[in-house]
Parts: sequence; C-alpha cells; structure tokens
Amino acid sequence: MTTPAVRVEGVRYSFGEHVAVDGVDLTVHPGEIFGLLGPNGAGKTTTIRMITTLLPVRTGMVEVFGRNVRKQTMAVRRLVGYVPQALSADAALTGRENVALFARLFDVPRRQRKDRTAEVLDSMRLTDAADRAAGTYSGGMLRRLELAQALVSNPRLLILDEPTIGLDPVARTTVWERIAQVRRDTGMTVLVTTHYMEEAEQYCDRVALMHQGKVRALGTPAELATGFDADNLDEVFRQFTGDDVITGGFRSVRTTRRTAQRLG
Ligand SMILES: Nc1ncnc2c1ncn2[C@@H]1O[C@H](COP(=O)(O)OP(=O)(O)OP(=O)(O)O)[C@@H](O)[C@H]1O
Repeated sequence: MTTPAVRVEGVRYSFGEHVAVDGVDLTVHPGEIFGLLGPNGAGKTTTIRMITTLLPVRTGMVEVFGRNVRKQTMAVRRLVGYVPQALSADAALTGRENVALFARLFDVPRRQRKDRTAEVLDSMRLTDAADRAAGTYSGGMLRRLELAQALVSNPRLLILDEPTIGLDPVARTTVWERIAQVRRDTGMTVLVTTHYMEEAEQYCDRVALMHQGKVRALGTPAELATGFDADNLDEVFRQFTGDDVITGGFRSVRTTRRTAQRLG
C-alpha cells in the first residue's frame, strides 16, 4: 500500500473554550488535488495549519508522507509548500527577488537557486513581469507569485488556503489552470481549502466537506452528488450548512474585504 500524502486521525483543536476542529479524520492520496471545503469558520485553516506544523497537534495524529508532524517536524516542513490566505509577497521587491528570497529561506542549494527561481516564475507565467516590483502586480499575478514562492523548494505537498478568494473569474481560472498544470508536470499532491463549490467540482479529484469543525462528507464531487441525490456539490453543501455559505456572518465579510483591500 502506498503511503498517504496526508493522514489525519482524530484531530481536535480548541482556541480556549471554542472547539475549532472537532475530531477530523481524512486521508489525501499522493498526486491528487484534494479540496477541503466549508463556509467561513468551518475549521479548514486550523486543520491545514496543523498539517503544515504551524499549530501544534495536541489531540489526534497527523502524518505527511509517513512523517509524524509532532515528532518529525523539520522533515515535514521540508516536504510542504504553503500559501496562506494572507499576503506573503513583499511589494517593494520584484517578483524574481521575492521567489529568490524563498529559495534562500527554504535551503534550495545555492547553485540551483537562479535556475529554479526562473523555472517556477515561468511555470506561473510570470517571466515577463519577473523584474517588476510585486506592488505593481494584479491580484491574480500576486497569487501566482505566491505559488511560485511555495514551489521553489520543490515540495511534495502543496497546501493552499483559499487561493482564489477575492479574485475576478478570469484570474481565478488562470490560478487553477496553473495549479492543475503543476500537478500534471510534477505529480505533486495539492491540498486546497475553498468555499467556491464550482471550483472544487471542476478541479479537485476528491473533496471533504467541513462544517462546524467536523468532516461531514468525503469523496469525489460526483460521488457526493450521487450519494446525496443532488445536482452538484453546491447543493450537497447546502444540505449540511443551510444558508451559512450565503450569509457567512461578520467574519466572512471582514475576511473578504480585507482580501479585496490588499489586492486592490
Ligand atoms: N486565533 C484564533 N483565536 C480564536 N479563535 C479562532 C482563531 N482562529 C480561528 N478561530 C475560530 O476557530 C473557528 C475555525 O476557524 P478557521 O479559520 O479554521 O475556519 P475556516 O474554515 O478556515 O474559515 P475561514 O475561511 O474564514 O478562515 C472559527 O470559529 C474561528 O472564529
């Protein structure tokens, strides 16, 4: 049996009294694009932060390619590329300088840095803009730059937190096409969070639907639609969440606006 890219078992996480992740089990297979879906506050970011080692796993177990995140933290960090929701590029540096900085931070061997930086910028279709300050980039270009930063160390697992939030439909499609192309070219495993059901349906091999800290359903988008007698993933999701996806609450509005502001 092949070692799973990610194995999460019985994981819980609380912020004080508030239980954000409430007993999550899931397995991500090597080479797949796996979508962790859910409305704002479902516990997606908290779950992936534990997988990336940014939050401690206090209850339960998480492994990345067979390495336990609690015991083999550094080994896990070397396997993972992570693009958080918040902006991780420096506006004053050029695209190339931003990626080169990540190459140094993630110990890409000195002799390979220049070529590797050029290669990932090209894979994100940023070669022409590489020597312009990132502050001049559009929202979609910034997202692709952040992907290049995460890819420069050639991770086996790429983790993306809401990669298309706040982007217009054309930029969203371009970002997804680049992600899909990288997976095709390298066989990299991709774990992505999103609350855009139609994107997950189109680009993810399998998805887990999260709501209130728990995984409520897991399978291919087609399996879930059939299993829940629905026309699409959006409908399946509404069966679990009611109107949460639409209303989202104060936190949702604040998050979206913050993102729009940083990209604007
Ligand atoms: N640092 C924190 N302190 C206190 N509560 C937090 C903190 N981070 C998250 N939470 C709470 O934990 C719950 C899960 O948050 P999480 O960010 O994991 O959700 P999410 O599904 O990723 O949603 P979003 O897309 O809005 O980030 C939410 O109720 C949130 O308010």
